[in-house]
Amino acid sequence: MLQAVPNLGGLSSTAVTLFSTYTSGTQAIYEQWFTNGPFWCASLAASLMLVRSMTNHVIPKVQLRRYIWSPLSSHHTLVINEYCGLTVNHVFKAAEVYLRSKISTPSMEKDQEVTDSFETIKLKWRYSCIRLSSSSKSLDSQKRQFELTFHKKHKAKVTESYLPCVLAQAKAIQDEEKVVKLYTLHGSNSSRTWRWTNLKHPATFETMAMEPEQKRLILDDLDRFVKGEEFYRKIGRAWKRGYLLYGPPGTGKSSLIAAMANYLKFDVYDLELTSIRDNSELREVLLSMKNRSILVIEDINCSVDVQNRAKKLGSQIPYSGLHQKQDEKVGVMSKSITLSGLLNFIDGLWSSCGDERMIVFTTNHKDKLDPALLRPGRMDVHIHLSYCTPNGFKTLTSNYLGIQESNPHRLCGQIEGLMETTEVTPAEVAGELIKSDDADVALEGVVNLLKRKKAESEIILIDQDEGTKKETEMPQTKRQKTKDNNVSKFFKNLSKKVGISHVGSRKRRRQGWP
Ligand SMILES: Nc1ncnc2c1ncn2[C@@H]1O[C@H](COP(=O)(O)OP(=O)(O)OP(=O)(O)O)[C@@H](O)[C@H]1O
Repeated sequence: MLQAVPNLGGLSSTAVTLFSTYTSGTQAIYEQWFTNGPFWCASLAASLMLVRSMTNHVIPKVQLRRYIWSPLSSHHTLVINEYCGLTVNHVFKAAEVYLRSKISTPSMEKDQEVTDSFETIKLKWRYSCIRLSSSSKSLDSQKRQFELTFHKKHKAKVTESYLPCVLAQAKAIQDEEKVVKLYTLHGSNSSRTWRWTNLKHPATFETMAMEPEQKRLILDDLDRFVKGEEFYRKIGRAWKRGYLLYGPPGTGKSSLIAAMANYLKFDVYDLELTSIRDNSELREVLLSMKNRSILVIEDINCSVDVQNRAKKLGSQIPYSGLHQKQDEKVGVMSKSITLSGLLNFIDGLWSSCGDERMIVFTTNHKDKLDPALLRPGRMDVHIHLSYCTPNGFKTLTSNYLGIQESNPHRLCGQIEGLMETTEVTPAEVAGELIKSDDADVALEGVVNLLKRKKAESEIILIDQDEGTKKETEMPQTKRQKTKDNNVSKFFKNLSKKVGISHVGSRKRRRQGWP
């Protein structure tokens, strides 16, 4: 039995006929529904014409007679056609999905009936498929429709409550069944198109190694956003939300985007800004995106010159708004996408095209971004993804080894203790955990990793004696940032002393450094 759902929007659609209704008995009525709920629009003359047209084309005469001319019938029937003119009728589509969940076959057979109930109301659905031209066998020559019959005293309830519930239920079913897609840009210059593949990233909020409170805040924000159509309309803002994910490499920025997409069932558009010619191409590409989607621009400070202008001016580098810079990551010349072009797309006039859109930027260096990009209203939510915490570790051991918090492994306490004082990314921990199914072996690997990292940081303590005394009094996040700098300063200093160039930690280890 279908239950009433509170706060459902009306049967909004573009201005097209969604369904027609007629009552049994001599007083046949033909009604049409338009945008923003029921809107009775057919004049008597138009009604008669439409009834005649129905008589001729839509409903077989026998059935029509039965519905319309039987004077004793107390029932009312809605006819929901597949098309309203040339447009697909979304009530028909919703009914199709909804009824599929009520039958055992993949779709309804011709003339099949399904009974349903809503509160105390009994309803009967019937699917009919009428061939318009006997000579043609193509699908286009068929007129498909649903007929929904119920007692006429329930007409208001059915149209105002039951059908919105059918729509909501169909949307929930479609969301459940939806496979999230990953779009990337293909083609060159004038023929840029988005091509998609299924996004099979398994990340979910359950598998993310994050503080539970941080997860809860993000989920609450996403829930508020998807339910916020009315709210955004009321406050006169485009229904979109900007997220900035920042933190060191391997802390889960990309995984969080996948988890968000899987949670919302939003498609992901992965935009490589360096492949876009200029601001106008950027606009075109963005306008061709669909609603209910997440636009992702990863490593924003590698893709476009969005570095802090104040800092640049301070360093005597002129900021012209038009930049050609060597892209360090992909080794190509970044074209003339400007900061103002990017800001325009985030909150300029045309950014309000489309609904339910999210924009996610990621960066490893938030401090290098121009403050204009960080201003509230542009990036609404800033999420710091940081090193692995004991809570994050618990999630990872549960994911990889099935170890539950209630029954921890003997090494868990030691690892969590080391994590309090040692910086290790969730990716590094995951890298150890995936090496073996044997919890003893995998967790020994994590212990060794942490000890190695701790040893590295102790070398820094000796080298940066003055600085580290101050660091110990800093909160964790500040300490992490400062330490990143200290690591590189230390290795730069050391390199000078021993005559080697500055290298990354993996390379350092290969060269025999701790
Ligand atoms: N917070 C996390 N929770 C669960 N797994 C994580 C997390 N962070 C990293 N991982 C693991 O490490 C791998 C790499 O992480 P991911 O690519 O999401 O990091 P990133 O921050 O986007 O890195 P980069 O800045 O280099 O792009 C993931 O596939 C996942 O297995």
